[in-house]
Amino acid sequence: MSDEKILIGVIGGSGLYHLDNLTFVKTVNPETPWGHPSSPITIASLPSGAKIAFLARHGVGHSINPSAVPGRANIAALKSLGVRAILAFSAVGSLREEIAPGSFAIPTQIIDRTKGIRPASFFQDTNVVAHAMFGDPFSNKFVKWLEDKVAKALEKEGRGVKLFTEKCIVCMEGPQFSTRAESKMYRAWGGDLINMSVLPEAKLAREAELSYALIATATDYDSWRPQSEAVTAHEVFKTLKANADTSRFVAATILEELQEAITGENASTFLEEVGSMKFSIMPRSEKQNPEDRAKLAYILPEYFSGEEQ
Ligand SMILES: CSC[C@H]1O[C@H](OP(=O)(O)O)[C@H](O)[C@@H]1O
Ligand SMILES: Nc1ncnc2[nH]cnc12
Repeated sequence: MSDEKILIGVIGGSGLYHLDNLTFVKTVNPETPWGHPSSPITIASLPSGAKIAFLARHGVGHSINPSAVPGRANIAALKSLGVRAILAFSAVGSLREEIAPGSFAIPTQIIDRTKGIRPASFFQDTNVVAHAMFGDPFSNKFVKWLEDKVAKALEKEGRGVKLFTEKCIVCMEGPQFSTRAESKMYRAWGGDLINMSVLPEAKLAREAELSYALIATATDYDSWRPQSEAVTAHEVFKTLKANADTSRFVAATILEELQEAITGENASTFLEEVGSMKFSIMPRSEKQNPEDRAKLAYILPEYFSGEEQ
């Protein structure tokens, strides 16, 4: 591996297991203190020659269920390559009539309905305490930038895919889908979309000071519509391929500009998470364990690689 930093990470979800419309360079499989990522990471090059890193969240053969995705290894592995911004894709259910299957959405809020069985913090099982800011779970500036670029890319594609913005996504545990009662409850709570994987991914990206945004691709109406069948995996598969094709088109269209945005003169305002953990790590109340510090230095070298402070 050369020292060249790869600044953009793309995480593909159900149906999006590769970005084969970009030029393949190689695969890498970093071992992190939290183990290996879901699958070897593909390094691909953009027309300008800049490289991006692509990771299939459930493994290339979709063999990892949502509760078992190694979120910490995935985020840590991407950060170890130099990644600063993660563009994640996810197949989601729609909780709103207007968000028809085949639509794309960029959420700005999350409701957590995972069940505490997924390791959700790099600080878990260490004696270092940190409380990351998470009021805005996605990176505001990245999201705003993305809304405009994705809208233009969808227009360019010309298949009539609609884009919805400022939506709230519910992240449930799974692997079973929701009951009709739950689906209706999520609507009453203000949920617009539902998936099983935006958490803890978004939380871990925040702890690692990475910018993170999600492109949610609707595959079904979940189970809230009284006259319709409740969602099944079969239903989801019907839209998965078309959504994946459009996702690849969107990625290829916007990644070059994203590379420019995060290397250009306004990069520091764009990458607003850098430095954010400084005020989240609690001043030491107990002696920090050197092994914990070494582990945490893998994702936050600025705070943990030096002598204990
Ligand atoms: C195949 S339906 C349920 C499955 O699809 C979504 O995966 P991803 O977010 O990785 O695209 C959802 O979150 C569930 O994991
Ligand atoms: N209805 C649904 N519920 C949870 N995750 C999903 N992914 C795609 N559709 C979904």
